Amino acid sequence: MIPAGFEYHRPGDIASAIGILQEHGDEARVIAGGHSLIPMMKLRMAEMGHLVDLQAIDELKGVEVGADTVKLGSMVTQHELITHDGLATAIPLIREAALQIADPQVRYMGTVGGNVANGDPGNDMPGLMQCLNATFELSGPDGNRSVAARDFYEAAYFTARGDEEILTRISIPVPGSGVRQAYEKQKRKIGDYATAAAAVMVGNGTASVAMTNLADTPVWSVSASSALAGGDVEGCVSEMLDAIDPVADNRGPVEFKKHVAAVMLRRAIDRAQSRAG
Ligand SMILES: Cc1cc2nc3c(=O)[nH]c(=O)nc-3n(C[C@H](O)[C@H](O)[C@H](O)COP(=O)(O)OP(=O)(O)OC[C@H]3O[C@@H](n4cnc5c(N)ncnc54)[C@H](O)[C@@H]3O)c2cc1C
Repeated sequence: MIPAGFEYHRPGDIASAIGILQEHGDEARVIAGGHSLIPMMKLRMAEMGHLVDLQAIDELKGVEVGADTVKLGSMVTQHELITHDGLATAIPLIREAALQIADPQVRYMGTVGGNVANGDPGNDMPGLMQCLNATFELSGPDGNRSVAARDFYEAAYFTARGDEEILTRISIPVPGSGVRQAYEKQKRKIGDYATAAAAVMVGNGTASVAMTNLADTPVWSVSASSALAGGDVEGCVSEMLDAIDPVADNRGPVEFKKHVAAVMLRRAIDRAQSRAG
């Protein structure tokens, strides 16, 4: 459980961090909160010669709550997502989902950027960001670009981010005032990753539904979302069950996971709809 040796870099701005990634290529990786990467390094499932720590880069920090858009710096911690009052008012779903991640110790260090950039299908934030129709802002040697969260995930641990790009910011449209939200997660024990989790927004004739840890990427389903927008809850559940593709593992066999997925989705829809709009 001791990682292989590496050289540690602590740049003070985004341009310098990208420069180090360019210089060392495959040998370099950025580190944010370290709560996914360090365990992988200790297990020798990830090994790199250069770690580029993003902690000293102020440009990557801060929560901005505007009338129409929320912007989260990639280095915002899960703890900050929970304790930021303006954010909790603008998009309560983010706080609700962040409270379901791991435990307070992990949440003090784990960042929103690390959670979405990692491409781990078990992470809660990717599905959440797809439900919210977030956009990921990336900076790399060729400049800046934006990728929709719904287009970002390609396979487990594979995303649209290039090796020399850094996720800098996440932009999220503020849902309309009549849009109600809920996050439901089933896990084996406190602090665990999801067996199945559902993020739901519904109201004003619109809906958006995404699920976590039921395929090798998060699953946002346009047909499940359309069914719910039209008031057809069972149609939404049925469309989502067609969209997910769980595999049997130590969280249970496929049929059990599909059952839990349907229960989580119905619960999230019920809870969202029962909230004042
Ligand atoms: C015991 C335990 C339980 C956990 N349970 C959950 C859970 O229930 N739900 C959940 O969602 N997560 C869970 N996690 C994971 C935790 O939330 C991680 O902190 C998070 O997923 C990764 O964030 P990080 O800042 O620690 O990223 P790091 O570990 O530093 O990095 C993760 C990966 O993302 C890359 N990366 C990080 N930041 C950037 C960036 N800005 N640009 C480009 N690439 C970047 C890194 O190179 C690395 O490959 C758990 C972790 C532990 C240790």
